[in-house]
Amino acid sequence: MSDASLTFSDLTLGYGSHPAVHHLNGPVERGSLTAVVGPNGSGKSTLMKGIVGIVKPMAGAVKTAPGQRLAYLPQQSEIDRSFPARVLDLIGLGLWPKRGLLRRYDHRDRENLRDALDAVGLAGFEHRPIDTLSGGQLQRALFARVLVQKADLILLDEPFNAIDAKTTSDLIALIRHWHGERRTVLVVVHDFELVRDHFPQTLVLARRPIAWGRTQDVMQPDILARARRFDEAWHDDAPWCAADGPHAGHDHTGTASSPVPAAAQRSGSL
Ligand SMILES: Nc1ncnc2c1ncn2[C@@H]1O[C@H](COP(=O)(O)OP(=O)(O)OP(=O)(O)O)[C@@H](O)[C@H]1O
Repeated sequence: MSDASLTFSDLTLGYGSHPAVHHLNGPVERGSLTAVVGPNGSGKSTLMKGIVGIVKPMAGAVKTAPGQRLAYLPQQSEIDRSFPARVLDLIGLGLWPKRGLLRRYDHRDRENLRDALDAVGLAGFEHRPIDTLSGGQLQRALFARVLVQKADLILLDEPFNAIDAKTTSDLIALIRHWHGERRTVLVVVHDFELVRDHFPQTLVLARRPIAWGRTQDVMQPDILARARRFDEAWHDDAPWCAADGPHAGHDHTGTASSPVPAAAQRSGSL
C-alpha cells in the first residue's frame, strides 16, 4: 500500500467559475521531493493554496495524511514587508502552533530560533527590522521560519525567485536536508537546471497535469513543449471543464511529439 502524504482525487481548483487546476489525480509519496513546473498562470500557486486550504476545491478533493504538520511559504510578492517586525518575530511565527500566541519564549524556543538563524546564515540579524532585509536575506529568514515549524509537509512557492546563486545553493541544501529527513517537500520552480539537478520527482502543470513522475522521465522536450503551448488567457465563454486531453496522474508521462527542438528545451524555464 502506498504511504501517501497527500492524495489528489480528480481535484479542480479555481476562482469564480474558472478552473485554474483541474483533474489532478494521484498520491504524493511521504518523504518525496517534487518540483512543480509550468508556464505563468498554469495553476502552480493555486495548487499550493489548494493544499493549504486557502482555495477550496470546486470539485474533487485533496487529502492530507492525518497528523501531519504543514508549512507553507508563499511567493515573496504576497508577503507584507512593511509590517513592523524584527527578524526574530518573523521566525518566531513558526512557533505559534506549538506555543500559542501569547506565551513567552522559553529556553527551548530560544535555542530553536538561534539554531534556525544559524542554519540559514542569519546569525546576528535577529533584531533587524524585516523591511531592511535584502530579498535573499528575507528568503533566508522565511526558510528559518519553516525550519522552526518542524513540519512533515513543506510547500514552497518560487523560493528561488530573484535570489542569487549562493543563496539559492544554501536554500537547496536546506531542502535536500529536509528530504533526507523524510519530510515531504513540494516546490514551485521555474529553473529547469535546478529541477534536473535536485528534484527526484516533477509535476508539469498547464492548468491540467501534463505529466507527473520521475524527473528524468518528465523533463522531456515533448512534454515541456506541450506545457509551453498552454494558453494563459481566461475565456469567459469556455466550458467549465474543457476536455483538453488525457488526465495525467502519477507517472503518466505524455508522449506527444514536439515542434520545439530538443536543444532549446534542455535548459531554461517555462
Ligand atoms: N485570487 C484570484 N482571483 C482570480 N483569479 C486568480 C486568482 N489567483 C490566481 N488567479 C488566476 O488563476 C490562474 C492560475 O494562477 P496561479 O497564480 O495559480 O498561476 P502560476 O502557475 O502560479 O503562475 P506564475 O508562474 O505566474 O506564478 C491565472 O490565470 C490567474 O490569473
